[in-house]
Amino acid sequence: MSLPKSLNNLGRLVSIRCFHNSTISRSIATNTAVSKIRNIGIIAHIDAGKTTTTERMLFYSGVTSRIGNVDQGDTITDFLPQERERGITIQSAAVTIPWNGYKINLIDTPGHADFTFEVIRSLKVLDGAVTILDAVAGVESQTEKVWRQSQGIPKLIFINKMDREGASFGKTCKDVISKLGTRILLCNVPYYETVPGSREMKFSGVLDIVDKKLIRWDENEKISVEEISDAHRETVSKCRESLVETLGEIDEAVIDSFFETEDYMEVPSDILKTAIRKSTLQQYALPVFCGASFKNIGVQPLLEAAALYLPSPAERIPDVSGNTKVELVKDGNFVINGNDKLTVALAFKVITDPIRGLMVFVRVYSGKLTSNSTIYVNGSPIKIGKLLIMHADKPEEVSEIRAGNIGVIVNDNLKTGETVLSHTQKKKLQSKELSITVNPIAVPPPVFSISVEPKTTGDRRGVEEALGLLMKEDPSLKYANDEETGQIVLSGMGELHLEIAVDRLRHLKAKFEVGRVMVSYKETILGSLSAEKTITEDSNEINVAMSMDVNPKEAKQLPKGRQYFDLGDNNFLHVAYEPNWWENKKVMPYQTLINAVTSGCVGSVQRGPIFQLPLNSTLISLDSIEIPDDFQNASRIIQYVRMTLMEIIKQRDFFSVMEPMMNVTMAVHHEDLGSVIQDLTSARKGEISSIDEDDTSGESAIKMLKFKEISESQYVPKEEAHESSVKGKYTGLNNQSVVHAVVPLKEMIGYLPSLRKLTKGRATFDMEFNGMQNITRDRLDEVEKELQIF
Ligand SMILES: Nc1nc2c(ncn2[C@@H]2O[C@H](COP(=O)(O)OP(=O)(O)OP(=O)(O)O)[C@@H](O)[C@H]2O)c(=O)[nH]1
Repeated sequence: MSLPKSLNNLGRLVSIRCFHNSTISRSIATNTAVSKIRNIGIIAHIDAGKTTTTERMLFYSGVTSRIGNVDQGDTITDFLPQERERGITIQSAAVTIPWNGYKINLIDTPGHADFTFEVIRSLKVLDGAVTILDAVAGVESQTEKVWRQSQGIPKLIFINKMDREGASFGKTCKDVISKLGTRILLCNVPYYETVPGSREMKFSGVLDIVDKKLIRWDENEKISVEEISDAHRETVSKCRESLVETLGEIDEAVIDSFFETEDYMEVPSDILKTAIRKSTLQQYALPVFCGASFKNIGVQPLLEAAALYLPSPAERIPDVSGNTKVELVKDGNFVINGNDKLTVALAFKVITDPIRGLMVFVRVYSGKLTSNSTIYVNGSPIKIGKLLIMHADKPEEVSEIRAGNIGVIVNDNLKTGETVLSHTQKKKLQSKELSITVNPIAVPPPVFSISVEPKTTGDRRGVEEALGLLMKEDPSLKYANDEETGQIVLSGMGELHLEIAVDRLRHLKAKFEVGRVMVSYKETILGSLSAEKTITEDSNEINVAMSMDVNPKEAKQLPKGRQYFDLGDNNFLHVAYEPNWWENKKVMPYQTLINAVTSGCVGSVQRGPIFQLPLNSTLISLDSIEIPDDFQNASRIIQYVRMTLMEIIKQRDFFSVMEPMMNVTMAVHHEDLGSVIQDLTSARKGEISSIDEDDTSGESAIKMLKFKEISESQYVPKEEAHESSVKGKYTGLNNQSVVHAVVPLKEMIGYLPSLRKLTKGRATFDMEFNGMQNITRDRLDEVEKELQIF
């Protein structure tokens, strides 16, 4: 049988993986044209099967010679001991997969909400993504969140776990249309066959709609490609009809080709493929595939689709800030401000390697990074040595990393989120060039804290060094030193995030005791206070006047027409002087003054007056400062600013305690709705924002969707064969209501087991930071008790 070109690739694969050949990956790492590079991510809800799918991709592309298993803790991408113990992804792993002349740089991101920042920073460097769904659970809350975060990134959809009892391809497709609000393009649909000697149906392959073939996998994962039988012809034809109708909206070639024969089965697959690619890049409608990664079914067509349909680096414009002009020149190289000698890259991830030290993952947007050269970070030159390309956890040394590629710089001085600049001919960069930055990755505020106490005074240094290292890897972790108590407070995004951080600190051989995990309370000002201080020192008289006010919730709501300096934790500084005015005063340079005042303020906002917690949401003003003309001592200014602010902060009665509030989204079975709402509103002091209705048939759910008309026009095949076994099992669009509420984070600690108990494991929930809110006076005692235990 002669196979269509793409399916020949599938056949070819079986032999590629048999002779695991490192030269395949080696040559592909350095020589691939940009049009054949794919920087893509895998995103999904926790446990949808991202790691399992990645392991199969590595195996079928010949990178690995055996399949790693999440449940046995021997996967390639989850290589941290903490990941293998728990069977979850914590760090995004970046691996390079060669596929039929393409180089797929793939990032497997964590699904757990505590590691959202890992997802956000990976999204920054991705050109496309594969969204993996569990065919039993449908679109889950975390998927909706990541979908929102990845807006603008072209995606494919892979409906995984089709082998599970209760799996429903059709219902999951409807869930995609309704919850993710997108049109879909069914590229393959499930194929079932009867288990010999029983009436049971087994998922064993896919009907390839575009190439009109049946792809089957036998028990030994051998692929066979067969003609479509008469029994499946109608399904394929109907799916093709829907494809042609949808694609015809954006590509006339599809319609023209259809009118030649007026037969949907006769539209050539090449024309469909070109239109599917166009549609994916424009995010008009997204291709859908299905499989069961654990059973090794459906992964090769998915890889093929990632190569065919997702964008190359040349098709995504880099997010560079300032007055920059970004132009695409040949070979996918973007030229910034007309300067074709400039290399611009983003450090998006840092990991500690016990042998190599800090490995900094970078995405290069323009020019090329060269080993043993000078790079510029934050305006300062840094000498770098080796450059690497990672094949899962195995590095390959390379002499350069060109535009469009992801690679690794081995260097201890870089942090996640920093822009890396260099001259392609190793020359010095000018100040204008040094001001170019790739827009930074916004770090969400940490909402949980834990106290970390070095075992002995001698252990303190080791603990701080280990913390410093963790912080370079993960900027969503923060730590603060309490000078008075000697305690170190480590803050992160969730209980699991901190648990893993503490575990990692221990692996770094730090010796310490930890306290209980608690939410990160803050203190804030309730009104407006001011203070003026005159200090006489060595016959110098210095007068500082400052005020503190409540800060509007967001920086953009701050009064306009003034310059503000961000002090962190939603605290801002306003200085009453303009640079021009200050220049006339013949005193210390304006920038020196600003740096000193900012440092003084940053130090002061670390301790509020009630429980010595960091301040949040304050607006500090330097109203006036009088210093003698020849006064140049900036460190004294820092001290005077702190003394003045101390006068304000000690007025305890004008301050209050704040706690983090969360936006909670829950999918709850109708039967459990009453008890869940009761628990949320009374025991957990939450406020319900809205309750959206879903329905078992999927029809009423779709009615309430903004994509109603789309879902009605999209054909989804009926799963007759599977219907009997799915009854009552599919949990996606199944008798569910979606509850949105705002709840104090404190009340959500350990919520999952209690929700499971309340709903017999039927409900799922997800939460996101909403903001800080003042707690009522009557709860101060409660918080005080909590802080004492902490
Ligand atoms: N039945 C079945 N189970 C699967 C399939 N794919 C994955 N699993 C199982 O689902 C569980 C979760 O799989 P993972 O690959 O760790 O999922 P993940 O999305 O990477 O999870 P996180 O990284 O923790 O977010 C494991 O027990 C897998 O064995 C599948 O196709 N069918």
